Amino acid sequence: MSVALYDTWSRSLRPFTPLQPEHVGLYCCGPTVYDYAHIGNLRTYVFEDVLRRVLELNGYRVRHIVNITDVGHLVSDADEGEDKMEKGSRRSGETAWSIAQRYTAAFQSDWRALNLLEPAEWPRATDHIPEQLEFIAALERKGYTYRTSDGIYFDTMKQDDYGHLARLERTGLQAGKRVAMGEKRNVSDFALWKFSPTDSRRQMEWDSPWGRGFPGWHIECSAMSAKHLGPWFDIHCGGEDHIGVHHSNEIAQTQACHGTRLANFWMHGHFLTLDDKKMAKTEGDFLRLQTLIDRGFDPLAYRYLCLTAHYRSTLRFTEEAMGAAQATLERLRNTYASWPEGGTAHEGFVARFNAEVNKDLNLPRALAVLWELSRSDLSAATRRATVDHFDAVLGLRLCDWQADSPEVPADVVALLDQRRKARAGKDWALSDRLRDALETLGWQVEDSAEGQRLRRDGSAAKGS
Ligand SMILES: Nc1ncnc2c1ncn2[C@@H]1O[C@H](COP(=O)(O)OP(=O)(O)OP(=O)(O)O)[C@@H](O)[C@H]1O
Ligand SMILES: [Zn+2]
Repeated sequence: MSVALYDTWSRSLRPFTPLQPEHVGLYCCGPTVYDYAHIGNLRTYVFEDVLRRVLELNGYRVRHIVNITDVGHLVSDADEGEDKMEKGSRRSGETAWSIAQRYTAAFQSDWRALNLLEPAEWPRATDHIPEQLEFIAALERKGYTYRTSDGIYFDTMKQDDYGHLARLERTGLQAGKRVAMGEKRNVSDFALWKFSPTDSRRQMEWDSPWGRGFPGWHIECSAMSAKHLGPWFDIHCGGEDHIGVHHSNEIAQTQACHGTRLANFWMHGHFLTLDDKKMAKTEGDFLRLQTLIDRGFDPLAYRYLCLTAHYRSTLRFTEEAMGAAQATLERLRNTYASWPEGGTAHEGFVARFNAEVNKDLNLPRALAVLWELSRSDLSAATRRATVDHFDAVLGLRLCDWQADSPEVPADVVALLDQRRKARAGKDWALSDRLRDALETLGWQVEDSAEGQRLRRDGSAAKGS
């Protein structure tokens, strides 16, 4: 089998070959833990999880690193404004340290609810201050830095190909007339170390050879990826918003320090949008995974929704699309659960599925193969064994969906969906009427933290 992946660096689909046989180093920019993650952020992590699963399907052992940004990510990409952590602290009255702890735990809980595979490490920026200081010192020794009254900056004009990842034009990078430059020499220069204000103390600050302060955002990823994967590894991922600034700057630093562009492949997930705008924490009304759960959706239905769009196309979120994903997942679970174990995966379908996922993670096409299999006249046991193979990539936990009852008919699924919507809208009277209707058809419904659980009269409950 061979895998082809779209590389943002070359703007092309390239056959994937690991730098070391059978091993893949994968670094994914993690969350800034000043608030809950929104489902846009989580879309990017689902894409990265699918990438990892596809690599594992091809026999690679993946060392997956996801950092936790708990200091230094400023409100503005131009290195102005506040640190998001300190801002979060003032908003809630909690310390920046306890905010970081709380939102890291919340993020990891979303991670597990979406059945994302556990990374090898979750390195935190605040646990890697010595590595970042050493990195900045090396850049200083090589002549890439300069000092202003508020920090130590990287001089991007020292590199001929600065911004190649984003195809930035050098002319566009010269000191803009309208961009607030402060004392920066070039508009694209960025902070490596920021000094604490002289008149007040920050909650997160450290001594350094240049003065007390805190690291800039980009340096953490260059320093932590080098520590955990080495300065030249296989794949670096993030959302498409990182191409222009964060990843361009990671590359500039690492090229200056180690002479590499960090990763052989650069891959970027496209946005999830709401009302045609990028979902963003700064937009205020973002949706969390918990919001979806409170509205009666299963987190894995959100995962299913992500799989229906290619990672390099925008996914427009709507409640209707989410409802359709939930209904489809329920249909898949119930159909799967009605098939007996003991079969052998069908080679032809396995080969077709693998070919789709190996072609730059074409999950929408891979799902089409799954539904074709489901409707095929292959034996039910064969279909089940084949879907088990698919689910190693899809990550929908289908085999946890134990059935001890026959397939749930479509009208029951439809009633269940209406009842979920009624409950989300707090229409308890309608919810009760729908429960009665289900009972008339011979199905008991119970409400649990994971949603409605369905039971055929006289059998054990199953989730829905
Ligand atoms: N709407 C979105 N759709 C898909 N991925 C996104 C979206 N917004 C951010 N991401 C990605 O989510 C990951 C985590 O981002 P991070 O926590 O740094 O976001 P943030 O900058 O704090 O939040 P925001 O951009 O929402 O204000 C990154 O890979 C980022 O590119
Ligand atoms: Zn990063």
